[in-house]
Amino acid sequence: MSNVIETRGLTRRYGSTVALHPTDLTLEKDMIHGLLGRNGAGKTTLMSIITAQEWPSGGEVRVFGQHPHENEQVLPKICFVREDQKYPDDAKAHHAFNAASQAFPNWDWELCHRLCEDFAVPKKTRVKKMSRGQRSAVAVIIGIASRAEVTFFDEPYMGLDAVARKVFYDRLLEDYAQHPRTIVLSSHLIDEIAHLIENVVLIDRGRIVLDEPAESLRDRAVTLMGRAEAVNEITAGREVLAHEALGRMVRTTVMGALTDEERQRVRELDLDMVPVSLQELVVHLTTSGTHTAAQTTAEEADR
Ligand SMILES: Nc1ncnc2c1ncn2[C@@H]1O[C@H](COP(=O)(O)OP(=O)(O)OP(=O)(O)O)[C@@H](O)[C@H]1O
Repeated sequence: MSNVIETRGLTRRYGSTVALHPTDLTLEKDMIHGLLGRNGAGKTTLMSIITAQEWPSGGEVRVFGQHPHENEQVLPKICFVREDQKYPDDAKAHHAFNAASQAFPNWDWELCHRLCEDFAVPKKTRVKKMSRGQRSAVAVIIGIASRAEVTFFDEPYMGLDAVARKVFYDRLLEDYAQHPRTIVLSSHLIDEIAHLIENVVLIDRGRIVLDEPAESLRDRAVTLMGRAEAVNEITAGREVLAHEALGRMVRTTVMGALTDEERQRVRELDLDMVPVSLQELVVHLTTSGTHTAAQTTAEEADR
């Protein structure tokens, strides 16, 4: 196992707002990491510092073992794709692709052209005049075709419709399978990207609250469906994440894995059992407490 990104005690303050509390994070090489969290949790801040687009207030970050800021050896290996990407006023898509092809040594023109067809990117329109979805398409094409060793996607696909998002997920996964690299995806559409993510990093109010392989999260909670009395027999005394009644039937999600005996009883009671969805788990882990990072003051951080 080798780590491509490491942060130690990384912090970021904006005036009295603590966007990032001291953060220790290591991200494994050649893996798709999901960076999840509520609005204002600190995702963009963390990604901006790791990709050297912002300076930290304290602590340190290393990418490929080196400080990324103003580092010409490291920066060509990092691609950061974000929704609010700025382009020069008169730039058309091919200008943006040309610039990217010069910035990223692994750039693949053939892949870029194929993706332009897939997303139906209008080549003659200035990027500034494109629809939000078309601009997002330009950004994700750069993210995929750059084949950068470390690629961050900060919700650049939010403007894409459902069909185009599926194209993005499929093409990203296909290309990743052939050219493994480290990818960090940040998204609010958690269930949509759940099948892509191999490792889940959850950030809440500037703190990492979960950093775990997606596979092991399956045992964190379980959803049972069936007759109310039968479901209650298994779920009694457990922490309930979600509960839904549909006539005499219920659908209840509880924390913790079931024992072998409980699984046997689930079969006897003829209940349906499914692993918890990533979205349900994330919602549960990030809804305790209602204050936002903006309300967390620098004084609190010093305590
Ligand atoms: N330039 C800035 N000046 C002041 N405060 C900022 C700045 N950038 C971010 N913040 C604050 O830092 C906190 C974290 O913001 P950040 O953009 O990193 O969150 P996020 O998780 O990416 O949110 P979202 O999902 O809404 O994009 C927020 O409270 C935000 O208001």
